[in-house]
Amino acid sequence: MSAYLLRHASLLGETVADVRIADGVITEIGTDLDPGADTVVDAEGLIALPGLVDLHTHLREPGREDSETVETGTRSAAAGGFTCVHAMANTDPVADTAGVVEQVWRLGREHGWCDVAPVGAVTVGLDGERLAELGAMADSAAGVRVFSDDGRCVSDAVLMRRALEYVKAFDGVIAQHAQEPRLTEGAQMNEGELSGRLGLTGWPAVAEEAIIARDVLLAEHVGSRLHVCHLSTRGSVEIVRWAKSRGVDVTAEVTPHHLLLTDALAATYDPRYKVNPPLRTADDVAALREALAEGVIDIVATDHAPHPSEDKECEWAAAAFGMTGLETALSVVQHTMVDTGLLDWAGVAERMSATPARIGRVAAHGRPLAVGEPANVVLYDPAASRTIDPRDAVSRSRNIPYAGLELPGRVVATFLRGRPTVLDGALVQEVAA
Ligand SMILES: NC(=O)N[C@@H](CC(=O)O)C(=O)O
Ligand SMILES: [Zn+2]
Ligand SMILES: [Zn+2]
Repeated sequence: MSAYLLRHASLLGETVADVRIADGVITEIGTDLDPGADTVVDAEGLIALPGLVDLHTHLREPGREDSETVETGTRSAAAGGFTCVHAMANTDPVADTAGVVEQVWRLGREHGWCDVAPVGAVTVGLDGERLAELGAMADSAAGVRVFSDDGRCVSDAVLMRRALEYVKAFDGVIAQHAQEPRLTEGAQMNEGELSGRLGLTGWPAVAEEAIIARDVLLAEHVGSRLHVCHLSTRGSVEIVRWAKSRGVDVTAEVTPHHLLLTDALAATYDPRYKVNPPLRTADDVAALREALAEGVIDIVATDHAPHPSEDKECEWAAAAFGMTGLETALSVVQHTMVDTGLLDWAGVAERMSATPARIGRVAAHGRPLAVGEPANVVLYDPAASRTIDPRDAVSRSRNIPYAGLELPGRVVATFLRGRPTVLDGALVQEVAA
């Protein structure tokens, strides 16, 4: 394996140094290092961050390879600076057995442009009726630690309680898609004045908040670890803040799109803006940004949800929920959090690498940029900018909500255990091992 010298990189946007990468690890950090035979990467003006970790990616394999595969989804992830993604369980078949999670894990090992940590379903077939074989998935080669019925809510309180209790034995976490099903029947967008005007059935904030309130109380009652997926309202922030103040072991994520976009976009009736949970109000967006800066919301997770054009290029009510996000996550976070002064790059590294790695228990990721650590590193140019064109997508799907928007930043290089997956801003073709 070749060795690399990243010259004049700005580590977490703080100190400028040279970083030597060899044999999969960071071997040296210093000034004016001798390149010797190493490949020199000019990192002048670039920020070096630990490889990003996504706790919430839909890779769609097995079953929906027309929208994404482990190979195309992880390629998209590498292009976005990620070195590890958690693959959600709502595949076909559902990842609810040791066999399916091992299949996804193996696909990641064989075709992954980044590490793939499979998420296991909480209930059989995501049907919300019987607990899946959580222990068998944890004990499998995939070593599952995150369990989620994402796409659906574990709405039965008894099942949720049992799941929370059960995963304690192997240090697991339940990642809840908080959506009270009865309150959201037929829901199409955020419930508010605009949904009434557009004639689309509303998805009220309370449908999310009621489940989060219930779940933090359950997690407290049984002393378990809870993670809240794609938090989207000011009220949800207040509930998580309250739970944390009581010492409940709860973490929460926000997506890039909920940090940037609002429900006003539904007025276009363009299904690119249809997502679950729905885009909310400008006031919610402000609350989410503040909560992420404060640490009430722990992490950014993409909820990358690729869909083929036939499921998106149709009328709003018939379209699938979801948008892609891996390739633009860091740019949207720069735009909404860094350029606004809410967060520095060290804060970004914590929220997009160290903390998601800790929640998902992926030990080789989210490590500090330090000698002896695995060389999972991204080099990012914050001064670059680009106009988003869905035709440039690395993902197999093009349901990106930022078409035509100018976003800052560019991933210049991504290293996965010392091997570049991206160099000079382009994917390294022969990388997938
Ligand atoms: N976010 C979405 O709108 N869609 C996700 C499911 C989910 O994350 O709930 C999907 O699988 O397409
Ligand atoms: Zn979800
Ligand atoms: Zn999701």
